[in-house]
Amino acid sequence: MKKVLIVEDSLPIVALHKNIAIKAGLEPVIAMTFSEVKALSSQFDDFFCAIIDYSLPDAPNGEAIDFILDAKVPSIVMTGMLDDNIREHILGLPVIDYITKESKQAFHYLLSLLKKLQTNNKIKILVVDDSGSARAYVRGLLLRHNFDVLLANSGKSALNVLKNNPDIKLIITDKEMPNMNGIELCNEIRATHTKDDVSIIGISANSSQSLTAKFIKNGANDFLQKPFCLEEFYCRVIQNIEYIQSIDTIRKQANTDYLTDLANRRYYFNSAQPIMDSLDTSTVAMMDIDDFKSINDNYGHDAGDIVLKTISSLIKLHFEPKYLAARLGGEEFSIYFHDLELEKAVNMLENFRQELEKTKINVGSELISCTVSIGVCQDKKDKLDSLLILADQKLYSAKETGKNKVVF
Ligand SMILES: Nc1nc2c(ncn2[C@@H]2O[C@H](COP(=O)(O)OP(=O)(O)OP(=O)(O)O)[C@@H](O)[C@H]2O)c(=O)[nH]1
Repeated sequence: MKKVLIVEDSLPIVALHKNIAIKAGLEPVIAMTFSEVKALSSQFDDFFCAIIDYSLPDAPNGEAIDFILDAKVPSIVMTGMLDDNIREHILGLPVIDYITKESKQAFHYLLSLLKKLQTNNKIKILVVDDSGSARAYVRGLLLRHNFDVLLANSGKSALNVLKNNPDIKLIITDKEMPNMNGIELCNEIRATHTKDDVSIIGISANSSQSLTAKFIKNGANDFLQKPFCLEEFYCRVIQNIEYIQSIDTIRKQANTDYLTDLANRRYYFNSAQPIMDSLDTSTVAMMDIDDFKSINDNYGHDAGDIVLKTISSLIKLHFEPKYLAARLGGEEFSIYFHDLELEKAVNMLENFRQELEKTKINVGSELISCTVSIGVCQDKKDKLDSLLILADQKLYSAKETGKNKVVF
């Protein structure tokens, strides 16, 4: 478990912070005075981050912050004071964030920040600017929040980086750049990526009021005027990332079967049909669990669910990510093999069938085994529906002739 250093002199707030740290999956270590902070300095390398109260009895003017930042521990500053000068001073330091203990909301924000700091390294952000120092500055700000930062010094290079990193979630682009400016870059990006795929924040030192609208009309999600306030920068970055993540979650929920995490029928049809349209022949398999009703009847519905999940995990292991597998509904699955000869698909399915037959599934009260029947066919049909009907006929024949077999 990663450790978080909590520097706070108020007992009720220490309790609150401890709770928040644990909720965020971190191990809290407490220092209630500057002396205690100093005593912990030999352990500073072990801390993932620190939450520091601005004012302590033996360090009333933020001395603990400077001490901890000097040791390069990423730090979040919490304060009860709303003094603008202090705020400006702290924001000038390389802190992760500055939170005023004004309301309950501040503690919700802290929890969310601690959680994000542990996962932001999986989020790619591309910074586009022709000025090396401007790129380095924005990169430094994003690294404080642990983001995975990519850089591009021109619009053309940005498009290349995006092509090689389709999982980029946010692009922060300067407006004034030679050859392709930030607005032109937005247009180029939007030709291939929607506002729901990747978020764009435009930045410019130009104070023209129409620039915000221009950026947004050309596909940007947001705009920042240089020089920007750090708090606003982080708020906008976080908000834009959260937007893309919400869309990703909604998409995943709409495309995935809740119980098994396999693709659902809708995603299967939407994804396989366009591939099928581009191919002369396709191979498809229909799979159905044998005597599944008796598993439910003998061991209960929960046991049936465990069997469905186990079979789905095995399907993923054998066929994904190369081929498309889905739970079409109930105890029925399908696999779409693009570009694979019938014989090879049958071999893969036969291997799967044999492994499942040998697998012991723990359904709580005991270990059980189960089998599947599979129908597979290769044809030149235009519609996936028609191909599935043919595979279903083979499946029917597998059921009629004893089950636990692949028929093609
Ligand atoms: N536990 C569980 N059972 C489900 C789910 N969806 C469908 N079923 C059950 O799947 C069973 C399907 O039964 P049948 O259509 O009679 O098929 P079968 O018993 O597998 O018989 P054969 O196909 O002939 O081998 C029914 O008992 C359904 O209630 C589910 O999500 N969870």
